[in-house]
Amino acid sequence: MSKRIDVENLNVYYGDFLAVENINMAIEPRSVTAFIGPSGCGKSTFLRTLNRMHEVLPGARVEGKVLLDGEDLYGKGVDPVAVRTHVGMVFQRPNPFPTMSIRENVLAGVKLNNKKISRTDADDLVEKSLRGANLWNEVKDRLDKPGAGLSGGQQQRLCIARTIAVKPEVILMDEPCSALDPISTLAVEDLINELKEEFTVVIVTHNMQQAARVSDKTAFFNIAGTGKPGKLIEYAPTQEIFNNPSEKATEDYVSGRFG
Ligand SMILES: Nc1ncnc2c1ncn2[C@@H]1O[C@H](COP(=O)(O)OP(=O)(O)OP(=O)(O)O)[C@@H](O)[C@H]1O
Repeated sequence: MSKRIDVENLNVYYGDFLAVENINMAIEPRSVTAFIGPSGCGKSTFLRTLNRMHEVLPGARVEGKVLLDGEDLYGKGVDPVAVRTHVGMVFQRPNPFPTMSIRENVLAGVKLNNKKISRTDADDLVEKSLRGANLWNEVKDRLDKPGAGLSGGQQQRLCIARTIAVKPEVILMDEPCSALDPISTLAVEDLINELKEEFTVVIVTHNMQQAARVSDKTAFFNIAGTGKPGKLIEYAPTQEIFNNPSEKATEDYVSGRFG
């Protein structure tokens, strides 16, 4: 089930360094939102606050709220591990467990959460997750072979299957195609389009065409200079950001004049 995200007055720190300042943003369920902006403006940092991955670094902390269907992920007594089952994450480099089989890779997250599951239910879940990740037909005859034996694009879709298997409501993707060739990139982009029927998807990308192809809304972030915090400059429907942005900095960035 897809959920909405409301970010309120969020500041994100590494120790004393304010990396991202005062973000307010509403992300609709069943949509794809792209984060774009020059290097160092805090896209990945902000993304990682949406499933409490930021705070795993010593000294890293946030101020403000991130509400998932109205419930604050940073509220008192909220378990960050539980948060990460609701808000899954796919990383830049495909990172399947290399010695595990394809099947075991899909089930890895479910097992980490200590969920007991029968063989039949596991088989169903493996098939459903791999179908959901557009990978089933390519791997159905070699489920017991190692995940490391797949191509980069297949590995990334395997990681997406692993994320889907724990039935999250939100999927965060940090430059999920940056290590992939153009054909695999298209396969993952097609998949992102399908994922939004069931999940809220947020993707960080350096590739403007990709943001334009896959997202419904785009958030442009910027920094005033080194050591300054990243800020959200403009957040609007993707068409508007690319064709008719309100801010000059957005226009300069999307037209390739800086960044
Ligand atoms: N582990 C860390 N410790 C301290 N500062 C960090 C850490 N990670 C990132 N930063 C700083 O936080 C700021 C934002 O970095 P972040 O990686 O979120 O930007 P980004 O927009 O995702 O960049 P890129 O597009 O290059 O990936 C930068 O100034 C960066 O140097």
